[in-house]
Amino acid sequence: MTMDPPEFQTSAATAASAVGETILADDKILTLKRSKKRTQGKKSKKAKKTPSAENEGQLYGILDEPNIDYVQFGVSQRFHTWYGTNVYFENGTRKLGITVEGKKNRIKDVEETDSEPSKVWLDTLFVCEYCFKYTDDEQKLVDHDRVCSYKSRCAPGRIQYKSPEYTIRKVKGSKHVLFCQCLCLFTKLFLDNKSMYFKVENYEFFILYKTGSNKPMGFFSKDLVSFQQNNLACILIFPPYQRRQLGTLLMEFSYKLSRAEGVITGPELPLSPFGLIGYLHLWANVIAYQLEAGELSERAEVTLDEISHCTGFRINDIIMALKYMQCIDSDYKIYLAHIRAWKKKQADKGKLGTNTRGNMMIDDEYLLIDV
Ligand SMILES: CC(=O)SCCNC(=O)CCNC(=O)[C@H](O)C(C)(C)COP(=O)(O)OP(=O)(O)OC[C@H]1O[C@@H](n2cnc3c(N)ncnc32)[C@H](O)[C@@H]1OP(=O)(O)O
Repeated sequence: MTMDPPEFQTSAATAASAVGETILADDKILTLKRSKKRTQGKKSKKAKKTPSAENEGQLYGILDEPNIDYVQFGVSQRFHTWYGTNVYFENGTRKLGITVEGKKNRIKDVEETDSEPSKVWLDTLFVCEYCFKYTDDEQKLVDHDRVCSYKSRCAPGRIQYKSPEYTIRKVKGSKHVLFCQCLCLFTKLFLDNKSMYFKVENYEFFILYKTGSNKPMGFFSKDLVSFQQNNLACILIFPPYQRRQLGTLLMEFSYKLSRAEGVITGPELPLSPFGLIGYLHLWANVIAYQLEAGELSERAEVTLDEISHCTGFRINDIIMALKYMQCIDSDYKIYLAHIRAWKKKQADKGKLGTNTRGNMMIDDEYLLIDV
């Protein structure tokens, strides 16, 4: 049972523009979930596109609106897609690329003469939750699920973290090309910015599993060579597993990698709104720990450089986090008393903080990083 992804484009350009000074206020964060996803397309349709934005949209397969209505993820989980993408379809058509059966399938009889063709190209995309191969036919997915080698054999890659709860495996894009390509295609359904789906050999992928299971719950990719030395290119926690602190776990792990490499770094920019709020959550908690109970706790005053050295976070990211916590003024003076107040407020809300070693989700004793 084989499947080749659609023809991949050859340019591997990735954009890294500044996030700027945007800080999401707490009340905005709470509305994020409701306002995002399928309304997103309407907004971007109205927005006037520059020619280069058009070209980038084409390069990355971005469409204005979701064109696949649902994903059936494995035999039992079904949910809406968030964003539109043409990367699953043959060039310039609404035909799905090659499926798990290795046959080209016509998905929907599109009346090309329709004055307004349907926005939904495909009602349901059936995706294997172990290897991310896809089809438009439910029975084919059921049949595939019985024989999927990623389900029955050992998961791919080398273990880099193994706690009683979670395992993270490093998978080389150059070695598991099809698995990584299919994973990247799947990501396009939930991330509209320029997530990469070609040239997977330029990346390594860190895949998250529940320990003892072969079922991926999320992942992040990392450039093998990054001029900005980013420690993470793209992150996704699959929708059924979101809001369980798993994004935090992977983000935290990405810093463990860069600390092992001895670099001060951070994720590739720009961040999506979810990426931004996820990172602010991690940065703020780790900084608060270091200033309150960690290496910098004895200090009456601290500089951004010192925080960066101690946490491994970039200075711009630290500034964003401190602004989000409302603990820094326009002259970059840091107010330690405000940090204590922020921490107390978080604890009162029952939010997860760091443990006594300054980690949120990762337990250092289970790290098995090879760099
Ligand atoms: C560099 C880049 O790749 S940027 C692109 C980032 N990726 C995406 O946007 C893809 C789609 N989104 C996702 O996959 C996920 O939302 C991720 C990876 C960003 C976060 O993963 P999750 O496991 O859901 O986040 P996690 O449970 O760790 O949340 C941490 C905190 O972030 C905030 N947060 C996360 N999701 C949400 C949300 N939907 N609404 C409001 N706040 C949120 C909360 O403060 C949360 O802490 P809390 O639950 O204690 O309130």
